[in-house]
Amino acid sequence: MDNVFDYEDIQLIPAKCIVESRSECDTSVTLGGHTFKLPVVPANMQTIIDESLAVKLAENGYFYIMHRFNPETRIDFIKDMQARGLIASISVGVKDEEYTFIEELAAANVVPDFMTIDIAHGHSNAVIRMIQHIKKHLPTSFVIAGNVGTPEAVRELENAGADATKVGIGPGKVCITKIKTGFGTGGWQLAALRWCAKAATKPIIADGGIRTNGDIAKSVRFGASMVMIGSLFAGHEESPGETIEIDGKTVKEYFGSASEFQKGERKNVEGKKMFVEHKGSIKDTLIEMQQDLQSSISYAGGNKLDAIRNVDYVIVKNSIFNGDKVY
Ligand SMILES: NC(=O)C1=CN([C@@H]2O[C@H](COP(=O)(O)OP(=O)(O)OC[C@H]3O[C@@H](n4cnc5c(N)ncnc54)[C@H](OP(=O)(O)O)[C@@H]3O)[C@@H](O)[C@H]2O)C=CC1
Ligand SMILES: Nc1nc2c(ncn2[C@@H]2O[C@H](COP(=O)(O)O)[C@@H](O)[C@H]2O)c(=O)[nH]1
Repeated sequence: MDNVFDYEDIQLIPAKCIVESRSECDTSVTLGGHTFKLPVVPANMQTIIDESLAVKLAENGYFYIMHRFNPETRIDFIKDMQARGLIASISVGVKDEEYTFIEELAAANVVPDFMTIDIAHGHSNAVIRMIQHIKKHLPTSFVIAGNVGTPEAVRELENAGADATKVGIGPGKVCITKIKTGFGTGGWQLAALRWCAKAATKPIIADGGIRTNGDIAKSVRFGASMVMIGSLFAGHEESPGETIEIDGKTVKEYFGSASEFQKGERKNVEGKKMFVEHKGSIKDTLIEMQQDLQSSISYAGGNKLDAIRNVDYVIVKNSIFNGDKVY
């Protein structure tokens, strides 16, 4: 692999502006036949999304993926969302009981709009078998499969029937996979995204490592149709993580899906817990993301998201912050 870089190493190069105001720039994206306001989805993790936030996001035109950690609630969740006229988007694993779950959904004619296979090492026969099982029983569900970090994996999952693949092994804020196993795309997630996107014939979701709103535009530039984000969405009023006071400051918990806090035991732990400052309402964060992305589109010289996909860029190793902070 040559040209290895990550988000902080890249600057996109501006092109001549064609809009009079950033508000003219359209950040919407279409995935699985549905159009969403932003190419952004909160991570399907227990401290990031719950049922009530899923409803709020869907009602307001944002994509969401419900996590898979309360498996017994999923059928009612799908029915409830669809009864409200909202998209139903859930996650599944690959263990035996998940095969039965898919068959139960098919038998009851409860068909989620989106199904995400959420596994640490998605380049596996276990995931290929699950894609095929979903496609056999629920052929109209849009299947997102992951996580992967190589073009071979993207091709294999697409060939098995995945409608989109999710790229990112280990770049997450609460991830310790890179430290505990020595493997992953941590530190070069953006280059891995580019590598995978070149092989992809279907949409790619970039997952993990987003630290600033500018990283969303960079993900789109390097091939993402959608960007999955955990830490930037953690700590909001609506976030399910526990709220506590530390040294007079209100903070909320954010823990990894492979942490002992999620698993309830110290076995194959590849995630940790942290506390993030309380950030107010998620609505304000989504609005700011939209404004920043509109600005990115204007710098790209267009008025639609696609304008970002073709801009030039430079690699400026580890230098974009120069010690600066956003606020
Ligand atoms: N994006 C990322 O970088 C990562 C994300 N995660 C998140 O953590 C959660 C738990 O993930 P995961 O452990 O896959 O889910 P599960 O605990 O549900 O494991 C799923 C199945 O895959 C097997 N499995 C897991 N990892 C491997 C591996 N490296 N090689 C072979 N088999 C494996 C498990 O068996 P067994 O446990 O016996 O091995 C189990 O049968 C998910 O939400 C996932 O997204 C976790 C790590 C990295
Ligand atoms: N290695 C691990 N990765 C994890 C774990 N739980 C979630 N994740 C991944 O992180 C992203 C979110 O990344 P962020 O940088 O935006 O915070 C999430 O979507 C998962 O792919 C874990 O326990 N270990």
